[in-house]
Amino acid sequence: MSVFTPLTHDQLTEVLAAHGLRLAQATPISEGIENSNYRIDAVDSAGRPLALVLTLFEQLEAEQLPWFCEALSQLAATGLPVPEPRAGRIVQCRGRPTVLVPRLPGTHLQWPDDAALEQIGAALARIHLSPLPASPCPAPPPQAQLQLLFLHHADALSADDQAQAASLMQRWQALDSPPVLCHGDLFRDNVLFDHGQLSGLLDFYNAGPGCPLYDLAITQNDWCRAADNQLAAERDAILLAGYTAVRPLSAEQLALLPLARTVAALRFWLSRLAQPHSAEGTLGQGHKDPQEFEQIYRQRLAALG
Ligand SMILES: Nc1ncnc2c1ncn2[C@@H]1O[C@H](COP(=O)(O)OP(=O)(O)O)[C@@H](O)[C@H]1O
Ligand SMILES: N[C@@H](CCOP(=O)(O)O)C(=O)O
Repeated sequence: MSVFTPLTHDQLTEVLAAHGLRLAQATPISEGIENSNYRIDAVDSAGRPLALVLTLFEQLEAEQLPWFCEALSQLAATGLPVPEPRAGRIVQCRGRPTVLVPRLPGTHLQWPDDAALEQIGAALARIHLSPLPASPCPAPPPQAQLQLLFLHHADALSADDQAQAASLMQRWQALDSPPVLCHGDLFRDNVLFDHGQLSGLLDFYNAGPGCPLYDLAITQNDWCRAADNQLAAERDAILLAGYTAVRPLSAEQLALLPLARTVAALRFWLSRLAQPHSAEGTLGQGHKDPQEFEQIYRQRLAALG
């Protein structure tokens, strides 16, 4: 499970008390590789049970979080099933900021069916149509993350791969598009489905203003794979149909998706190469395989022709 900063029962009790809640039970969550998460059962002052998730942020600082809380509130106001932090309260614990969010129902889909693909396409389009918080994004937004990863970690690639990737990055960065709210990491393990209905869009902490095609490409690379990780054309067509029914794309925009998918794959190859080795005491997943995204990058690159 991924808990990088373990919290004791007393520490969890204190965080819950700061929210006016009593801790009933806490279980470390096994998924995720960025923050520490606990599944929490709590009781409010009226004795009502609450199902929550506690996130302790390993990288983001407390002063960066209000932007993400505002984005989540605005998304929730549009009716999307996002975990809006409780009353925007940020509580420090072990020197790190934490938030409490409602625990949304459902499970992650390993092999989404057509209806799920259509729903995720439509949900992503609705995110892209949601308002951006008025204040500037306090953390690198999705495409700046790609640039920073390339700047600091491209030397982990072979000289040929570096040159190829640099030329793709140049082609991609030359393109311009008005920024929209992007999720930045809409993988299957950040989405919940309950009885066939989309029930949770999670982990907006890589979100920011950016190019919707790049965000769509991140989503396609994970959701529209065949068993060998090649892009599955039928799955892709269904996800795109869901997306464009809500937010139409021009023929010119659609033609840019193969390039977008290649740079999006490069981003996750680099971020997985850049992952710190799990520290002693880390519970759970903690790490994801860079070779998986190396393969996806090479496949998407080959498909570019
Ligand atoms: N609000 C929530 N409701 C239900 N499950 C959640 C919620 N938040 C997180 N989870 C579970 O915890 C896992 C890890 O959360 P995530 O935000 O992806 O961690 P990380 O910040 O490390 O990326 C998710 O894959 C999901 O299974
Ligand atoms: N989705 C990314 C990295 C972040 O993963 P998460 O499970 O912590 O959301 C990847 O697969 O590399």
